[in-house]
Amino acid sequence: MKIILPSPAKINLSLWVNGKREDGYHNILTVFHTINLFDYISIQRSGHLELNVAGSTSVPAGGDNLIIKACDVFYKHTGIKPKVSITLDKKIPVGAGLGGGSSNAAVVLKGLNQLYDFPVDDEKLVEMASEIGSDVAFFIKGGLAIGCQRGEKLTFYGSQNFDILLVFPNIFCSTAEVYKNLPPLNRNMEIEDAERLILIPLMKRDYKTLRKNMWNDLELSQADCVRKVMEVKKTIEDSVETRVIMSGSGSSLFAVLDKGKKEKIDITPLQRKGWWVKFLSAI
Ligand SMILES: C[C@](O)(CO)[C@H](O)COP(=O)(O)OP(=O)(O)OC[C@H]1O[C@@H](n2ccc(N)nc2=O)[C@H](O)[C@@H]1O
Ligand SMILES: Nc1ncnc2c1ncn2[C@@H]1O[C@H](COP(=O)(O)OP(=O)(O)OP(=O)(O)O)[C@@H](O)[C@H]1O
Repeated sequence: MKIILPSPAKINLSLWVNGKREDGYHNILTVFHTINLFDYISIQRSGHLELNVAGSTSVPAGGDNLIIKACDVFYKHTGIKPKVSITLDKKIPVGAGLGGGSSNAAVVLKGLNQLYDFPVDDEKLVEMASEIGSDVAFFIKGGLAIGCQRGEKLTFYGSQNFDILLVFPNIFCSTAEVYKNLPPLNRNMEIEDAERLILIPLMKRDYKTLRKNMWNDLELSQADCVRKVMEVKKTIEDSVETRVIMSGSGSSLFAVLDKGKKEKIDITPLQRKGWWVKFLSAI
């Protein structure tokens, strides 16, 4: 039996850093939303575990791939050694702040659970996902969610539908590097603040207020890649005359668009720079 699963990307509508933790991670408050940009993952029973990657040369196919890490975590918690052949068709830009690898890991956990007749429930899947990375737990359910602690403690709010302009400027951002080069930050942002600033304007479709309130503390990082992204951000804002912010640890940048706005935006000046430019939607 072969299953083919879509693996969506995400954007961070906001991200505040509340402070550094003893374990070297940062306590953050972030608002996630999945978008209609997908990798495709096929999984079928086989004599042994193998992974083939198509569509990208910058994604490892061995033990460093988050898909293999997901298989290891599945075995650790269920005692079932996955004997599957997995093919990853990579479409999501890598190192782009879009959670591609995290999404793949979550989707493979769900796919293995389905192939092996559901040995664990969703709650256990979220726990297993949190062991793989800070963004992975979000992708077990997706849609609109607020994440706190490392980003793995989640509150889900269904999903909203809005248009975005997404630009990937072909800059690789290492998440660890971006966090390592942050200035000291000690905010006290709570879930209620994210609901007031982001979720309520979003649900009311008050995108003007939403754009005003959106924020990403990782734009303050002095990592080289972020300084380059900030130059790109200025170029995009001048070109499309609307607020743009970096997604996650970058390098992607996006704008939330009013309905009907995308028909009025000429993206050719941005495409001429060799950047990956797409009109997409939240899902
Ligand atoms: C930037 C975001 O993508 C926003 O959604 C996440 O915070 C990062 O999630 P992720 O890519 O799954 O990150 P992980 O693979 O868990 O961690 C990579 C590295 O980023 C840093 N890291 C990550 C998450 C976090 N809350 N604090 C951190 O300091 C740590 O140095 C960690 O070793
Ligand atoms: N299945 C995978 N897909 C993409 N990247 C992977 C995968 N497995 C491991 N990686 C590695 O993870 C790193 C970046 O992954 P990813 O594309 O998720 O970054 P990102 O979009 O910035 O994610 P995030 O928003 O969580 O920081 C790269 O170094 C990449 O080689």
